[in-house]
Amino acid sequence: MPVALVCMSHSPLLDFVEPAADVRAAVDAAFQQARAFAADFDPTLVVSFAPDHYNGFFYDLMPPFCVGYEATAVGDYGSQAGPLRVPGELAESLAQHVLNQDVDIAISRRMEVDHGAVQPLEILFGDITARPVVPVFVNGVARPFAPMRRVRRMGAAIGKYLATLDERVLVIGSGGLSHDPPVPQWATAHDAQRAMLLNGRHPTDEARAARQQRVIEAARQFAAGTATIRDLNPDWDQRFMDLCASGDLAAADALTPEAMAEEAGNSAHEVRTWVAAFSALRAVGTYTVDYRFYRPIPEFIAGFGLMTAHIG
Ligand SMILES: O=C(O)/C=C/c1cccc(O)c1O
Ligand SMILES: [Fe+2]
Repeated sequence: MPVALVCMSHSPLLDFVEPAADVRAAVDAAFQQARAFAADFDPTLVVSFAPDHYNGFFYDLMPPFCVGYEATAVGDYGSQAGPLRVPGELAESLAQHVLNQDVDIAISRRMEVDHGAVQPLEILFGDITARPVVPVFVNGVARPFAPMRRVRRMGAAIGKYLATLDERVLVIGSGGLSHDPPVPQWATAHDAQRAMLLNGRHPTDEARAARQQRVIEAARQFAAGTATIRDLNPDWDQRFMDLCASGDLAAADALTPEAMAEEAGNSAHEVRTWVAAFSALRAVGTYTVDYRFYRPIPEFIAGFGLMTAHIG
């Protein structure tokens, strides 16, 4: 029944583009805080709300939310590859409970996850198989996006289910905050990009390397001030983290996809994972934020935030 939360930005650029030494030290210290929080809480179960970046979910079938009954990490950007340790029966029960609460959610018996789901697990636990994990995909990259109120309801439905379990559950929200990495958008993609967005599963090593190199190059240019991607928005990020800390998650309903993209970039939609995770925690009880970190880090193309919270 105890439930705690870690929400954190992710960036596949962590090991590829080096920020100033003080920024790196601050990020490492934040990771250490989160690691200690997770170790102290010692979860028996992790529920991971994470987006995907056209590695596991494509436009041939793009659900707003999906529970993985089994899941494998693809190993993009050098992240750990291989199967997650998913408690299949519990994942099935979770999905049924969510549906029973009139919230639609897809399921996958062969989910593939990328750095979005894997990076927090590696940072918190050192290995993606260290703890049993139920992965919950929350679309934060591919339009159309579920309204925030539905993200909230989905998170709350999962939280209500978690409250019935005899487990110590850590909910993770991975992604955001303001950022606009060069992930193609369907509306502006050329033919080859559209083919990838439609069904780009299992690219060749060369294709994956080329895609990643483009993003790494964009990060270097962004840090140098020569990239054309949208700026980070620290004010927007701090306001969003204030909202999460307040417990008034219904305030997130005012965040429309159009305004989010305009103010915080095309990948700010990933904060849906935070809204889901905080809503799950709120459904269990009132919560207190223990730790909060934020830095805008162009080298990582990320408004980089991290929060931990516990019930009470
Ligand atoms: O999938 C990619 O190629 C890039 C993803 C990315 C880049 C920068 C920050 C992030 O949070 C990302 O997910
Ligand atoms: Fe991302």
